[in-house]
This record gives sequence, structure tokens and C-alpha cells, in this order.
Amino acid sequence: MATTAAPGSHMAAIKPSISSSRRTYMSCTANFGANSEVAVSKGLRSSSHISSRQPFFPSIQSGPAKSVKVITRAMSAAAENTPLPGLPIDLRGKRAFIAGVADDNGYGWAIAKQLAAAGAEILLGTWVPALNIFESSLRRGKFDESRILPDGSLMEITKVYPLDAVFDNPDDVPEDIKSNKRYLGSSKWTVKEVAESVKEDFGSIDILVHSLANGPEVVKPLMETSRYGYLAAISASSYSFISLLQHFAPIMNPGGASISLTYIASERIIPGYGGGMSSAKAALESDTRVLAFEAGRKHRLRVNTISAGPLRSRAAKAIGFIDMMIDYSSANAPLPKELSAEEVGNVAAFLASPLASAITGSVVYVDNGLNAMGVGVDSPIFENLELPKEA
Ligand SMILES: NC(=O)c1ccc[n+]([C@@H]2O[C@H](COP(=O)([O-])OP(=O)(O)OC[C@H]3O[C@@H](n4cnc5c(N)ncnc54)[C@H](O)[C@@H]3O)[C@@H](O)[C@H]2O)c1
Repeated sequence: MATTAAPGSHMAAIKPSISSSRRTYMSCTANFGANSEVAVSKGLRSSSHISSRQPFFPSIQSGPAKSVKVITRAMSAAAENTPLPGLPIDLRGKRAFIAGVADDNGYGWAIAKQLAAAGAEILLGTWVPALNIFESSLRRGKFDESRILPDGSLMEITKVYPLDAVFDNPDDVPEDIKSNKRYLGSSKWTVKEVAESVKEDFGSIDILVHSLANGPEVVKPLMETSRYGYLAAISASSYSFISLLQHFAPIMNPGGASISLTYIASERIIPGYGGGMSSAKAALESDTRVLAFEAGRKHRLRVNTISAGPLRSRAAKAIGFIDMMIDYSSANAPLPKELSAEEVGNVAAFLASPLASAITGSVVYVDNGLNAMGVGVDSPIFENLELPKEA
């Protein structure tokens, strides 16, 4: 399946406004004749061209006041419809590999969608045990509504690769996994093999997204977490990113970008986010900085992580307190609204684009500003404190 059909959302949005601005402009000239055409075309130029000592519409200042009003209205309509010179997020010609998509509810899907809306070609890496159900749901059209892009076309997924990011190469895979029936139908799903398959199929990629995490003991407090649970969380949620970058960097084009997803529990206490997952996110953020240096110097790649607010994804629901965290954020964040996955997808598209060419090694917060709060303002302690109210 080719993705060339998916145009950049910005470009698609511009086309109709070009013609409507032209229509507005033409109706101005038709209504007011040659003099007003001069006036309108002057008005459409940058305001810096207008001397403060000159009348704004020298050619019609002597005319009746009514004409001035009508022309002003027509001009502001024309200005509203005039496309901005633009800072488009244009990812046409770029290819993205997004690891960690197995349904249409999580951040990985939303990021894939916004990258596709900006014109990127989409390859997915799906956890082997979830692959069958994801592919059959895709085939049966279960995700079609979620695939709709701003221009009305459907997001194309060029290829889905089976992936288990806790195994780097076939020698690492233990017998019980090899013979597990959920793995038997798939092959070449270790990180090294997936990178080799992508190289064989497409030669190179430009964008690498790590949107996966797993902590078998996430519901246990850190003090009760076993060594196995802790190391498993780090392996699946932190080292998996190092491994992906290690194996994909050689096939990433210079100027390429990688993005992972982290959570505020790395730096602030979030009771309930246990099993070493808070430690895994802290490692991921620290690794983002070191890998930014190494991959930047060696491959001219950028490495950033998005610290996302709470989302009702499948993984988050498994932790068991996601609704509470969403309510807490709405009650306490500077922006008292629920975060949408699309808002995170938009920032990922920006970070992946040349517009972010000087951003690397950063933790970028997309959380309605919750990270900036020092207190929870919904505490009864603050009952008598005057808080800013909506105007
Ligand atoms: N949902 C939230 O509230 C939230 C907040 C901040 C950060 N995040 C982060 O966002 C990222 C995506 O999670 P999500 O919440 O969108 O949930 P999700 O369920 O959509 O994504 C997690 C994915 O990881 C995959 N996965 C698990 N183990 C794997 C492995 N060994 N190999 C390959 N894939 C594996 C799962 O199949 C799933 O597709 C994670 O890093 C998560 O920690 C989530």
C-alpha cells in the first residue's frame, strides 16, 4: 500500500483558502472599480509598508465614508481568507517506524495518525502477542473511523512488523517464548531482525517512535517490587528504546528524529505507578540526553521524549487508576481540560519535522501544564483560597 495519497494536512488546508481569498479579492475589485482595486491590493500588503503619516487608503479618502467602511469590511474578509505564508509541518517523503501500536486508543496510534496527516509514510511495530488481533481488526475495518485524516482520506499503514522489543536478536529468545503459541505464527520479530527487515524492504527511515512500556508488577508499590519485576520494567520500557535506536540509527537518514513517551512519575511521586515503572521512565529521560549526544554526533539524529499527561489507553487502564489521574489533572492543571491523544500526536509531528531541527535531548511536556504545579489546588486545604476563575 502506498501512502503518497496522504497529503500534508497543512497543504490540504491551504488549497481551498487560496481560491476563496481570490474570490473575495475579485468581488472587491468588481464592486468598487479601478480606484478601489489599488486600495485593496495596498491593504493586502504587509502593514509595515504603510507609513503612519499617510492615510491608509489615499485613493479613496476623499470618497464617501460609507465606501470606506464597506471596503474595510471587504478587506478584513480578504485578509482572514488569505493563507499565511506558513510554517507547515511537512513530512512528505519521510518514512516513520512507530513501535508500540496494537489498537487505536494509545499514543502510538495518535502519533502515527498525525505523522500521516503531515504526509509521512507509516510503518508499525506491533507486539507479537497482540499482532493477530490488531491485523485482523485493521483488515475488518474496525479502525477505519479512527484512520480518517483531516483531508478525509484514510491513514495508510504501509506495513506492520511483528516486534518484541525485549529481545535484541534471536540468540536472546528463551525456549518457552520460541514455543509459545502466540509467537509461533510470526518470525523475525527481535529488534535486530526488524531493523534488518525494514532495511531490506525500504532501505531507510527518517522517524523512529518508541511508544511502548511494560511493567509486570506495575500495580505493586516499589518497596514490594521484586528484582525480576523491576528489571523487566526497565528492559521493556527503557532499554527497548536504546536497542531500537542502536539498531535503527544506521538506517536513519541524517536529520532524522526519534521520539519516546515518558511520564511525570519519573521525577515526581505518583503513588500507584509502581513496579519500577517510575524508575524506568527516569532512565528513559536520562538516556534521552545521553543518546541525543551520541546519536547527534554520530548520525546527525535528534532524540527527544514527550512527557505526556494521562490518557485512557489499554496499557493505562491495566494500571487501574487512569480515570483518577485524568480527573486529578482536570482539577489541578493550569489548563483544566482532558488531554487528547491528538495533542500529543501534534507535538510528535512537530518534533519529527525540520521545524524542530535544533531540539534534541529534551523532555517536552504535553500535559496541560500539570508538571508546573507545586500543589494540588483541589485539596480541601485550599478551600478558602481565591483561585483564578474563567472570565
Ligand atoms: N496512557 C498514559 O496515561 C501515558 C502517560 C504518559 C506516558 N505514556 C507512555 O506512552 C507510551 C504508550 O503507551 P499508551 O499508554 O499509549 O498505551 P498502549 O497500550 O497504546 O501502548 C503500549 C504498547 O506497548 C506494547 N508493548 C508492550 N510490551 C512490548 C514489547 N515487549 N515489545 C513491543 N511492544 C510492546 C503494547 O502492545 C502496546 O501496544 C508508553 O511508553 C507509556 O508509558 C502513557
